[in-house]
Amino acid sequence: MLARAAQSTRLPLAACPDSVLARDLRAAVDLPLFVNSQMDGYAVRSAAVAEASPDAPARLRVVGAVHAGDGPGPGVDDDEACKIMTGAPVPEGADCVVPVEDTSPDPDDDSAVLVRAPRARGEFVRSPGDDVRTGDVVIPAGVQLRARHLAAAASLGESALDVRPRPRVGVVATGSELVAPGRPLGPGQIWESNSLTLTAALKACGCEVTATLTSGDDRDEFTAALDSAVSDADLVVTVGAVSMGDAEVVRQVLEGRDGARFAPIAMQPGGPQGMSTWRDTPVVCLPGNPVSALVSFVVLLRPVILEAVGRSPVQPVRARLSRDVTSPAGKVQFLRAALGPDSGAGIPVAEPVSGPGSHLVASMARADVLVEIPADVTSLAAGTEVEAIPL
Ligand SMILES: Nc1nc2c(c(=O)[nH]1)N[C@H]1C(S)=C(S)[C@@H](COP(=O)(O)OP(=O)(O)OC[C@H]3O[C@@H](n4cnc5c(N)ncnc54)[C@H](O)[C@@H]3O)O[C@H]1N2
Ligand code: MOO
Repeated sequence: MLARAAQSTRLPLAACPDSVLARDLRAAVDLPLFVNSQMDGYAVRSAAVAEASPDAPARLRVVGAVHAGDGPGPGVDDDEACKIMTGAPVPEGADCVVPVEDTSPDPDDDSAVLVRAPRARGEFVRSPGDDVRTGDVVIPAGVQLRARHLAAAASLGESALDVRPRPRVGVVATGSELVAPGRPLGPGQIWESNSLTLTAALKACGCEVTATLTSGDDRDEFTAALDSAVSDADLVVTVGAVSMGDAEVVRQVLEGRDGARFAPIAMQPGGPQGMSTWRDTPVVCLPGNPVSALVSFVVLLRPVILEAVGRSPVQPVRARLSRDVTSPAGKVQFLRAALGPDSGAGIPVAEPVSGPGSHLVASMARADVLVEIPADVTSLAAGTEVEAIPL
C-alpha cells in the first residue's frame, strides 16, 4: 500500500479535494493574465486627472465602454476616458481607473464624464505577475489540496493535477447478531456500526473505500465477503471475530495463513488484534467492540495510512485531566475525553466521557481525544498533564 501510494495519478480538478499533490505545480502563465480593471469606472490617463477635485472636475470625452470578456477597447488619449467594468482589459493609453463613484455624467454633454478625484498611475489596474509569474511554484508537492489550491490551479488553466493515489480499502464487519441500522431487531440482535465507522474514518484520512460489507459468523459467507473485498482493494480491514470465542470466523479463516499473526497486545481498548493476507492482499483484523474498533484504527492504522497518502501525522495535544482516573496495570489505556476550555495553565482540560468499557459507543460521540495513559501508570490525579490524540 505504501509503495503504490508513493506513485502519482492524474485526477480532474473536481476529484482532487483532499488528495495530496504529487509534484510541484508551477504557473504556466502569469496571473493576472492581462492588464485589467479592479473597479467599475473609467480608464483614463493619470496625468489627465491629476488636478481633478469635486469643485474642479476634469471633463473627459468618453470614447467607448469595455466589459469583462471584451477584447481591448479603443485607445485612450489625454482628454479621453473609456468606461470600464471590473475584469475588463484596460485600453491602450490608459494607466489608471477612476471608480464610478468618483465621477458624474457631464450635464452639458452626453458624451463626456466629469472626474472628481485624481488617481495615480497604476491605481485600480491589475497587472500580469501581480499574483504569480510563469514558472513560479504555486503549490508545492506534498500539500493536501483544499478549496484555495483548486482556486489557484483552475485560475492557471490546469484541468487536472498529479496527486498521490488514494489507497483502495475494503471493509468487512462480521457478526451474526448484526442488523443494518433502521431495520427491525430480533432477539439478541444489535444495530451494526463498525463498518460505517471504519468507512468514514478511512475516507477521512484519504482512502477510497471500495467495499463496505457485513458477514455473519459463517465461514463461507465470510470468505465470499473477503473475495469480494479484495477484488478491488490494496488493503482489507475486517472488524470483529478475532478474540477467544468459538465463533471467531475472522480468526478461524485467516490465522493459519502464511505470515498471519493474531495476538492480544497490551492496550485497552483494542487488545485482540490480527493481520493476515487474502489472495495476496494484506488484511488487518480489528477487534469488534465498537470503541475498540475505532481506537485501534486511530492508534494503529491511521498513522500508517496518513504516511501512505502523504499527509502529516495527527499531532498529539497536551491537556490536564479534569478528575482522577485509574488504568489497568501493564496496558496502555486510551481514555476517551472531551476537551474543555483552557484551565488557566495554557492547555485545555480533558474531561473523560465514560469509563474504560469498550462497549460504551454512544458516550464516545462526546469525545474529542484519546488520553494516553502509559502501561506502567495505574492512576492519575486530577490536574495531571497528559498527552491526548485527537480523534
Ligand atoms: N475470553 C475472552 N473474551 C474476550 C477477550 C479476551 O481476551 N478473552 N477480549 C475481549 C476484548 S478486549 C474484545 S475488544 C472483544 C473483541 O472480540 P472480537 O473481535 O471477537 O469481537 P466480537 O466478539 O465479534 O464482538 C465484540 C462485541 O462487539 C459487538 N460488535 C461486533 N461487531 C460489531 C459491529 N460491526 N457493530 C456493532 N457492534 C459490533 C459485538 O456484538 C460484541 O458485543 O472480545 C472480548 N472478549
Ligand atoms: O479491545 Mo477490548 O476493548 O480491549 O475491551
